[in-house]
Order: sequence, then C-alpha cells, then structure tokens
Amino acid sequence: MGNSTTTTEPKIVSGDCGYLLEDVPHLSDYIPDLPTYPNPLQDNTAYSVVKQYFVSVDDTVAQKIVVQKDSPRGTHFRRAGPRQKVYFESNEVDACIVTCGGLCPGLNTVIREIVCGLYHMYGVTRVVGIELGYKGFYARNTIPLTPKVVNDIHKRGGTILGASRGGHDTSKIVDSIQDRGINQVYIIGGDGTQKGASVIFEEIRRRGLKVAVAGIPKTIDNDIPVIDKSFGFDTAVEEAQRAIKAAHVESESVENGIGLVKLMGRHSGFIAMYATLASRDVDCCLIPESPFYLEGPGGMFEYIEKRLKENGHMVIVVAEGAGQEFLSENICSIDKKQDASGNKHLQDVGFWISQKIKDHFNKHQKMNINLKYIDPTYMIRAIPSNASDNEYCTLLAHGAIHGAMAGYTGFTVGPVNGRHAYIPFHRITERQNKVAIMDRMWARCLSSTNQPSFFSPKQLSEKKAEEELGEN
Ligand SMILES: Nc1ncnc2c1ncn2[C@@H]1O[C@H](COP(=O)(O)OP(=O)(O)O)[C@@H](O)[C@H]1O
Ligand SMILES: O=P(O)(O)OC[C@H]1O[C@](O)(COP(=O)(O)O)[C@@H](O)[C@@H]1O
Ligand SMILES: [Mg+2]
Repeated sequence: MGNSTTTTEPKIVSGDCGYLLEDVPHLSDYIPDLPTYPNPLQDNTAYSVVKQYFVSVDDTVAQKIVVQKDSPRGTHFRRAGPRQKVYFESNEVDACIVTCGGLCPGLNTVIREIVCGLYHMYGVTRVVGIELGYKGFYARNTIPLTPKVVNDIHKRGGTILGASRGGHDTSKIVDSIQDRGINQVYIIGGDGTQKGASVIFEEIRRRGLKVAVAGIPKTIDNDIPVIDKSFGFDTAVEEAQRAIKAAHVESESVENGIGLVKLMGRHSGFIAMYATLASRDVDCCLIPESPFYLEGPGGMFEYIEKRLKENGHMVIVVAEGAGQEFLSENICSIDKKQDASGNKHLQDVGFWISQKIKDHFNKHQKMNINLKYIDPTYMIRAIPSNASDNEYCTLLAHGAIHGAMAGYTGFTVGPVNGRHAYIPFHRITERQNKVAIMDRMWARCLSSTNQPSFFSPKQLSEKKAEEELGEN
C-alpha cells in the first residue's frame, strides 16, 4: 500500500466544566482564504419553510448522556446538518461514491440518497460511482449517477456499484481522484474502509487538494464504535428471524429436536444477541465475546440434555465468530489464511458444534437427538433494507452531503445518542464495538434463553475488570 506517513493531529477543543469537542478536519485548516457561498437550500421551496433549518456552527452532540450532578460534561462531536455557508458552489462539485467491504442491506439506499440529495438540495449534477470498491478508482471506469439512474435501486439488495476487499493503494486512489477532478468523495464501508478513507484523507491534505472526504459507516456486524447502530443491522436481525423460526418448527416437530442456526458476526455477537432476544424461541445463544465449553458440569452438553428432557426440543443460535478457539485447536487443516483485506477466515463453528453434539449423544447413547443445522449466512445481508433502515440511510446520506458541502472532511457521519454527528476517523477505527457481556442487554439475553453463563464467579470478576479497563 502506498500510504502517506503523516497523520493529522486530533482537533480537540476544551470548554467549561470538562467539556471536550473532538472536532473533525475542515478544508480551511490547510487551504487558506477559501471563499464561502450562501447555502442554496435557503431558496429551496421544500426546505425554506423549516423554522430553523440550518444547524448552528456551535452545535455539538454529547457522547455520554447519562450523567450525574457533578459529572464533567465530557466528549462531544460536531452536530451534522446543513450550514448557512457552504464551501462549494453547486456547479463546482464533482462527487464520487464508492462502496467497499462486505454487503449490507441499505447500500443502494445510501447511494440513491447521496445522488438525489446532492442533486435536489444542492443542485449538484456531476456524481459518479466507482465500481467494485477501492481498486475501482484506478482499475475501472466510473459510472455516471443521476436521480433517474438511481431512482429504483433502494428496492434491490447489494450495491449497484459492486464492492470488494483489498486493493487499497492510497497513491493510486488519490492520483485518480486528482486526475478525474473529483472534489467530494463519499466512502461507504466498515472499519477497514474507514481506515482506508482516513489515509486517503491524509494524502489529499498532504497534497493540499480542495477535496472533501466523507465516510458513511456500513456493516451488518454492528461493530463500529461511537455510533448508535449501523444501517442494515435491523434488516439483518429481522431476516434472521426466518431462519430461527424454521429451526424452531423443525425442532419441535420431532423427538428431541435441536435446531441450530449460525448467524454472521465475525468479532461481535450483536446479530445473534438481538435475533435471539427478538425471537424468544431461542434456548442458547453463543457469541464471540462470551466463551463457552461443551463437556462437564455447567457445559453445553449438560444444558442440552436438561433442556431436551424438560421441553423435548431446543433452538441454538451461534454467531460465526464464537468458539473459534476450539476450532483452531481441534481441526488439523487450520486455514489460517486471510481475505484480501487482512480479515481472518473463520472456521464453520455451526458445522463443528453440530458434529460435537451428535457425537456426544451418539457415543453416550444418552438419547436419540435429531439435529437440523441452518446456515442462512449471506441471506441476511443480501436483501434490500427495511423501512426503518431506509429512513436511517437517508439521514446518513444527507448528513454526509451537508458536511462535505460545508467544507468538513476526514469524518464519518453517524447517530450518537439519536443525533447525527461528524466523528473523526480515528474514533471510528481505533477499536471495534463488541457486546459488553457485563451489560444489561446480554443479561436480558441470558435471562430470555435461561442458558448457563459458562463463567465461574472468579472468571466473572476478571471479565468485569477487563471490560471496565476497556471503557476507560
Ligand atoms: N488498514 C487499512 N488501511 C487502508 N485500507 C484498508 C485497511 N483495512 C482495510 N482497508 C481497505 O478497506 C476495504 C474494505 O475493508 P474490509 O475489511 O474488507 O471491509 P469493511 O470496510 O467492511 O470492514 C478494502 O478495500 C481494504 O483494502
Ligand atoms: O463477504 P465475505 O468476504 O464472505 O465476508 C463475510 C463477512 O462479512 C461480514 O458480513 C461483515 O463484514 P464487513 O462489515 O467487515 O464487510 C461478516 O459478518 C462476515 O464474517
Ligand atoms: Mg470489517
């Protein structure tokens, strides 16, 4: 990768009573005397009726909203939204959109809303799509995008632009941006993509280009920190219900039936946890954050036997990243390979656990079990987004457009406690969001399934200390 070496210092502004603003870069930070223009939205018939449409330049969004009387005011992010003054004239803008990483419901909606938002709100007519992710910048032609071209795309799953892993070459990408005269870059993708966007921004700044770089966070795993939730997540959880329902029907229709469903979630078990909570038919949910074991007292086998004796059937949901430590130990042909982006390939925990359960009950001839393994992996992410995700995607797209037009750059847009904000890239990429197993949500999940926690009291207190350390 041809990455630049310098990185922009975080822009931290402090105020009274422990107030901190973690601000995002602005084009005027490195280009002096940039002209500004009145925001064309003020003459837009749809928007000019709103009483206070423009966001005050001083508005910020608090990261922590549960506070006590003496708490410091804490970290804030710049509020997203349209500004009175913009740094681009409408006919000056040449925008591009790229989608990277794995698929996620709502990608097409975000693309549609960026194109239509730029066109209808700011009168921008030149928008192109970059094909097949980052490498498309230097290996493919662009696709012209107009409101007409994108009109119906939100009804389709996937991304009309295509996506890819790997292929991030910073110099080649920025050369292509420069050669094509692009001055607004909209980058839709997960943690890897946002890391890539951050280095693109650094290189653009180093070259002193008037190019705004806006990131829109995407991943069905919901593992992006700071933001409330990533788009497509709700749709994926909803779709997962169909697999869980099937597992339930199959298991309750036979003697000692076990329905096992594997759901996506590489490092975080959000999909599995929320799908379990939503369904109420699940008896055990296994996620990467919470270790489990099979044999012996308090283990999975003991629980399965108990549950089958009590209820005659059971449903298990397992996140794909759960129990990987057993698989690398036990499977001799360990596939250590990574994908093109450097993400480790995972072993099939669903298949492994199915075999283990079958072997255990066959070997000990304890009971004749009837196990059905359902793996809906790609089905939950290759679908169009549901209504609430569509609405969410629109707000993300608009937030990104308003930010870029206002001259902000090097930011990811997303809701923080329900208010959309501009978040510096490093805050999004420095860690992954994980299910906190000491939090109430995981406790709710455990209480809905009634499964064992698989922790001894000593392990529990160690885990608590670990999570507290991670929060600070
Ligand atoms: N550390 C990094 N620096 C620059 N580019 C990266 C980095 N990590 C990933 N990328 C690029 O981001 C794109 C998407 O990353 P990937 O991990 O596959 O998906 P996601 O963005 O959904 O996490 C790929 O093209 C990859 O090359
Ligand atoms: O698309 P691939 O390469 O098969 O990867 C599958 C992975 O993509 C995901 O759906 C999401 O990953 P990203 O958000 O990082 O793209 C994971 O849940 C899953 O492990
Ligand atoms: Mg990722």
